[in-house]
Parts: sequence; C-alpha cells; structure tokens
Amino acid sequence: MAELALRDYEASAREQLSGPVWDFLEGGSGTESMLTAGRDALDRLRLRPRCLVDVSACEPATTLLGARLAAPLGIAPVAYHQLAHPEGEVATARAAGAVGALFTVSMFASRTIEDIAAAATGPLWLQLYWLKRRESMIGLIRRAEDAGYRALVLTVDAPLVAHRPRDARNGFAVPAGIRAVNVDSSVMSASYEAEAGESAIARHSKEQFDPSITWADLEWLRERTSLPLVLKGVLSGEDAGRAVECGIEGLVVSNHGGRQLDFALPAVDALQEIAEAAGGRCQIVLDGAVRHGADIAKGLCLGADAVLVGRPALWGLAHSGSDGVESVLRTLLGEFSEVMALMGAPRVSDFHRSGIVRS
Ligand SMILES: Cc1cc2nc3c(=O)[nH]c(=O)nc-3n(C[C@H](O)[C@H](O)[C@H](O)COP(=O)(O)O)c2cc1C
Ligand SMILES: CCCCC(=O)C(=O)O
Repeated sequence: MAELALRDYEASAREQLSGPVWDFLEGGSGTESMLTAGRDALDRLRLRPRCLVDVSACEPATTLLGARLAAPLGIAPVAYHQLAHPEGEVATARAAGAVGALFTVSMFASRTIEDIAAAATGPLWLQLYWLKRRESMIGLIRRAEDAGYRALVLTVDAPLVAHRPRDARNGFAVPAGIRAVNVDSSVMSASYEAEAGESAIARHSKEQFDPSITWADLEWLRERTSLPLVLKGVLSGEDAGRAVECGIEGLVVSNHGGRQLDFALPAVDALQEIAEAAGGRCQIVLDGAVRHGADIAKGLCLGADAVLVGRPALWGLAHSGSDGVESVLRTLLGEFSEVMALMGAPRVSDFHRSGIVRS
C-alpha cells in the first residue's frame, strides 16, 4: 500500500463518517476561530538546526511519569472512539501499544476501561471530568487503579461543554449502540439524545459536570487515589504555578482542540510560559493541531516533555481500525526521527529553546 499522509487519513475519514459524526469530530466552538489559529501558531514557529553533530544513532525514546515511550508522543483523550470504528478504544490501545505511544482514555470512552487495558501493551492514562456524583467518579478511579492505568488526567477547561454550532445545528445525538460504558448508567440517564437545540454532548456536561469545583477540591481527589494527577487544559503560567504548589504531577497545555473557550490562545503559544512556571517540578504535555513530526520537535523546544494528537488518531481509526491508528502514529514517529537527525538533536533532551524561532 502506498504511504499515506495524515491528510489522506483525514480525507478518508470525512468520506466514511456520517455528516454529524464528522462535524462532531472536526468541529470547534463559537466562531471556530481556533481551528485554524492552532495550526497557524505552529506554522509560525521555525526550527533552527545545529550542524556537525553525530546523528548516526538518534534515540527518540523517552520517559513520561515513569513510563517508557518509544517517542514523546501520545493520543489525547477523545470521547466515543466507536463513532469511528466498531472496535473503538480497544483498537486504538492496540495501535498505541504497537508503536510505544501513550494512550489517554476518555472518561466518555465507548469500551470498558478493562477491555481497553487488556488490549494495551503500552501505558494508559485515564481522563476524568469532575462529576456532580463524586461516588461515580471514585468508582471509576478504583477500576482504573485495578486495571493498571498509570495516571489520572482531570480536564479543567470544561466546567461546561462550549456551544458548538455544528453539533447544535445537527442536533447531534450519540448513536444507539454507542454508550459511555464507564460512566454509571444512572448518571448518564437519557442524555444521549439532543434536546431543544442542544447536542447530547452539551447535555452530558449540563447534567453531570460539577462547575463549582476549585483548587481546594483537588485535595479531596488527591486523598482518594495513589495515582499521579495531571491537569488538562491549562493555559496560564499562574495556574501552572498553582498546580505545582498543589502537588500536581503533570499538565496538559491545551485549548481542547479549539472546542472550548472561543478565541483562547493556541496551546503552543502558552507553552513556554507554563514550562517556565513549572520549572521542571512537573511534566508538561502539549496538545492541539499537532500534525507533523516537526510539531513534536517544536513542543520539545518550548519545554514540553511530550505531545498528544487527538483527531488524527480518529482519522486513522475510521480509515482502517487499529492498523490506521498505528500507521498515523508511525508516520509522526518517522517524521520526528528525521527531524532529530536534521536538527542535530540525537536525543529528546537535545531540544532547547534556542532550537526555535518565531517568524
Ligand atoms: C471528538 C473529540 C472528542 C474529545 N473528547 C475529549 C474528552 O472526552 N476529554 C478531554 O479531555 N478532551 C477531549 N477532547 C479534546 C482532546 O483531548 C484534545 O485536547 C484535542 O483534540 C487536541 O487537538 P487535535 O484534535 O487538534 O489534535 C476531544 C476532542 C475531540 C476532537
Ligand atoms: C461530554 C463529553 C465531552 C467530550 C469532549 O470533551 C469534547 O467533545 O470535546
């Protein structure tokens, strides 16, 4: 089979998925201003190589929260992988394991976290939204601990799901047969249907998310798990400093792929400030519009320990299940290996601020 680029997977997914599912996957919030802004921000960054470095043996492997990865690369939490393929997250986990990438499983996964863990050969993190019913959240955390998940990722940029015009227009409902099987069915009640111009996704958050939580509540969570805690959706140095003071082990610098606060700054533009505020006291992960191996290098130069891809994994899944996800990840990994050689940066620790210029 001819080598496919990520945009070929995107085009294929667009053909295969129904209009409303495609819009849910691809769409953004509000004016959708951020769908291009995130990519533009990465494109404005230019790499500055060093020469005459021995790059005969580049080593993209790294460690993230104690887990060995083949490269500083992982999959961001994305709800309902079965929208893209019947095997859903189980196929994604198999692919991530084959490549040695991290897989962050969404709280709104469509396969059980135990089935996903059984298929995984690489590290898994579990993403959580803070539910009004705290006991449901704790039940899930216990299961994640038992199933061998390595960290909990609390998403903090979504006290509510933002207005997403495509989903509202389509009256997006979660198709029958695809369910958030890890969330108590009593909690999910009937919110798989759209209602009064509100998508099912917006209803999930309105009915279940607790928008009142603050920094003070993190202590409550900390006392209930031995797993490292990661906050996802941090965009300011002040919040990064606060997180470190609270003993948080990792941050995902993210604007939720342009799906939450409209006109939020691109994650990559917040990265350096956040990495400096964290000062090496917690791990830093970047997501949003990562589409090339060079984007991994850009993230590392600005202080990230790893980067995640969201939509591209689902494009691969829609194209050809586990094989498609694996191929998307291998493409990024291959590109990153080439960038390492051409940057004169044979190890992940060789990427520094001086390796990047804003044009
Ligand atoms: C369809 C879809 C569903 C998502 N679901 C979740 C989720 O359940 N939890 C979460 O924290 N982030 C979720 N995100 C945000 C991603 O984790 C990530 O921040 C974003 O997709 C990264 O940008 P990218 O898609 O451009 O790579 C979702 C994103 C998409 C596109
Ligand atoms: C309630 C599920 C939210 C999924 C999500 O975070 C997204 O669609 O961006």
